[in-house]
Amino acid sequence: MQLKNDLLLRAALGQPTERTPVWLMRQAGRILPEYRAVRERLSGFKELVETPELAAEVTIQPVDLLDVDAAIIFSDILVVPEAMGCTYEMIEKRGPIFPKTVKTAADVASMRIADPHEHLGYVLDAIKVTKRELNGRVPLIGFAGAPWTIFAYMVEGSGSKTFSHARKMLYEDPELSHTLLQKITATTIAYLQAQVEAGADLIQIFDSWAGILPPAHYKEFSYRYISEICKALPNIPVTIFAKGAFFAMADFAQLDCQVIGLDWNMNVQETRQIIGDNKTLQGNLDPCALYNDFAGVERETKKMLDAFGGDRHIANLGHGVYPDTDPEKVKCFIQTVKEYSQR
Ligand SMILES: Cc1c2[nH]c(c1CCC(=O)O)Cc1[nH]c(c(CCC(=O)O)c1C)Cc1[nH]c(c(CCC(=O)O)c1C)Cc1[nH]c(c(C)c1CCC(=O)O)C2
Repeated sequence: MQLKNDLLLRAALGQPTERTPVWLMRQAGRILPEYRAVRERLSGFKELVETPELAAEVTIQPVDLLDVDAAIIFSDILVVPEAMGCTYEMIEKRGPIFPKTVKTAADVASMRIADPHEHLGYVLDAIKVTKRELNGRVPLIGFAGAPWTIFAYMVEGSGSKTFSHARKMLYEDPELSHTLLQKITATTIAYLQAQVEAGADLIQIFDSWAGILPPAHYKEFSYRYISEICKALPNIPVTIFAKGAFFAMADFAQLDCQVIGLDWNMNVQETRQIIGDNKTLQGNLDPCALYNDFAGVERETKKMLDAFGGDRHIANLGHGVYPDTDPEKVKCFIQTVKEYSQR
């Protein structure tokens, strides 16, 4: 199926574009009243994630309502640990909890390398339904968590400011840590390849907890597995978004990937220098900039666009949009990118 709007893919591959493409991390979600209406009819978050027709509906909402240049499949990075045998619960207003965590060698041994068709078929079905319903309007982004971020949740058992249990395991038992990371990596590679077969047009890897590791640990326990994943996806554009990993950018320049995501702490010019001209950069407006009045949103968005300078840029926030953001401000951000970046 020929895409009617392929700006995202051309920008990812470094081909010329008429303007800068724009989408938002977490665009499908609580900022939209239409999302909350679907969600309220259901038993919870998981029912939405696990019902392909509903997941497709909320995936497409931001395309209809916000006019973004890409859809991202509505799911969660935590479906991967669940497929491996570590189930999660999503607690309203608190976040994810894992009733059973991974602590011992026996726990690690009990985790399976999941077959995506057997254990994550609902995501693959959601991708197929979404592709059919999008009918080529915009590309569909597939995603997964980076192995380190998934490891952090499996060992910690919930979100955390420090993930100190997970980080402790890297010091106490590096070998066992690698065994678990290898299983997560194998599952993730098969899962992402299956997403591509199901119709995903670009893949994004979220390393949300990159920034809490010391650089040497990051290289040993996160970067090498991200690098393996990139090598396993040779025929599709890949974006690596590693929050807080400014110290790893020289390594990221060497990855077999097309796009690097920047959070709002990162200096755009410095990062461009380190990454070089062979990759596209994505980001990086502070999500809090959308709490400005409309004139402020426009001003901050233009400043951000000026910093990237147009070429090889995909406009986005520096992390997911905050749930209490006014959707009209999100639209203002999107329209400003579209008008101001016209070439
Ligand atoms: C760390 C992480 C998670 N999930 C994800 C990450 C990586 C990105 C990041 O760093 O933010 C990824 C994710 N989660 C969700 C998406 C949907 C697609 C999109 O970007 O629009 C994506 C890409 C839906 C979701 N995932 C979650 C929601 C909110 C739950 C709800 O709607 O009831 C949504 C829309 C829940 C979730 N899921 C997770 C947490 C910590 C939470 C609770 C915090 C929160 O509520 O925002 C884990």
